[in-house]
Amino acid sequence: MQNVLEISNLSIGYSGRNGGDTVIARDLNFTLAQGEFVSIVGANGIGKSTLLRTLAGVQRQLSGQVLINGKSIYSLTPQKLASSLSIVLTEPLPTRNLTVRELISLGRQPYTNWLGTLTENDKEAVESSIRNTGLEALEHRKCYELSDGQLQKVLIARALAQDTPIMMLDEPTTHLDLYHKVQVLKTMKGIAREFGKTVIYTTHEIDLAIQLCDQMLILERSGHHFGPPCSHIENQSFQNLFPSDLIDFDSGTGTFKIKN
Ligand SMILES: Nc1ncnc2c1ncn2[C@@H]1O[C@H](COP(=O)(O)OP(=O)(O)OP(=O)(O)O)[C@@H](O)[C@H]1O
Repeated sequence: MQNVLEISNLSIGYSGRNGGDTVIARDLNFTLAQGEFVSIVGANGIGKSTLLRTLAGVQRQLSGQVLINGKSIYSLTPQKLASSLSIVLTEPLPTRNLTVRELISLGRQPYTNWLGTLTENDKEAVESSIRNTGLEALEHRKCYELSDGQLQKVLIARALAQDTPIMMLDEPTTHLDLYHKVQVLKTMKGIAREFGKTVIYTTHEIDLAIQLCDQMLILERSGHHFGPPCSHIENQSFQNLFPSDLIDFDSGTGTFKIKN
C-alpha cells in the first residue's frame, strides 16, 4: 500500500504571546497508508485534537514534518489542500440555517466555480454521501432542527461529499448512541476499504477502535505508540493509558473493566 501521510519528528503545541512555545507532544513519528482506518486515542487534554488540527494544516507544527504524498502540507495551496483532505472538527457551525442537503453540498466547494454551481458529478457525490450516511429522511430539514447526533452525521456527510483521499475527524461519534456509533464507524471503514481513502479520527471509544481500526496511535505523557490494535494489546500499551486506581485493561477481551 502506498504511504499517503508521513509524520516525522513532529512536535505539536501552541506558541505563546511572549515567544515561548507550549509543547503538547514531541517527536511523533508514524506513517499512514492508502485505505487505512486509523484512530488517535489518549486521555483528556493529551493532545489528540491538537495533533489532528496540525495534521490538517489548521494549525502550524512547532517542528518536524507532515507530508502528504511526499509534499509538505504547508506548501500546498488552500485549493490543493481542500482537494487532498477533509476535516470534521468539533467547533459549532457558523450557521445552522441551511438545509441538510445544502450543508452537505458545501463539501463540493473545492471543485465548483465561484458561483458554487453544482455539476452532475457534484450532485452525484452529494447523493452518495447522503445515502452512505443514511440521511435520506432528513435531507430537507434545516440544520437547526437536528439533534446533536443527527448534525454530527451531516458533518460527516459533508466531508464525504468533499471526496478527498484523506479524511480527518475529531471525535465524530461523541453524540451518537452505541448503535449509530458503530454504524458511522463501519461506514467510514467501508469508505476507506472501498474507495482506498485514508481515514483518521480521534476518539474516547477505545473498545470500538480496537475492534475496527487497522492502526491506532496511542498518545501518553511519556510518548506515543503506533501500530495495529493487536500489537498494542500484546505490548500492553493500553495498560498505562489511565491511572490504575479505577480501571484496568483486560487483554483477553480487549476492553477496560472497572476495578472492584
Ligand atoms: N488554543 C490553545 N492554546 C493553548 N493551549 C491549548 C489550546 N487549545 C488546547 N490547548 C491545550 O492543549 C492541550 C491538548 O488539548 P487537546 O484539545 O488537543 O486535547 P485532547 O486530547 O483532544 O483532549 P480531549 O480528550 O479532552 O478532547 C490541553 O492541555 C489544552 O489545554
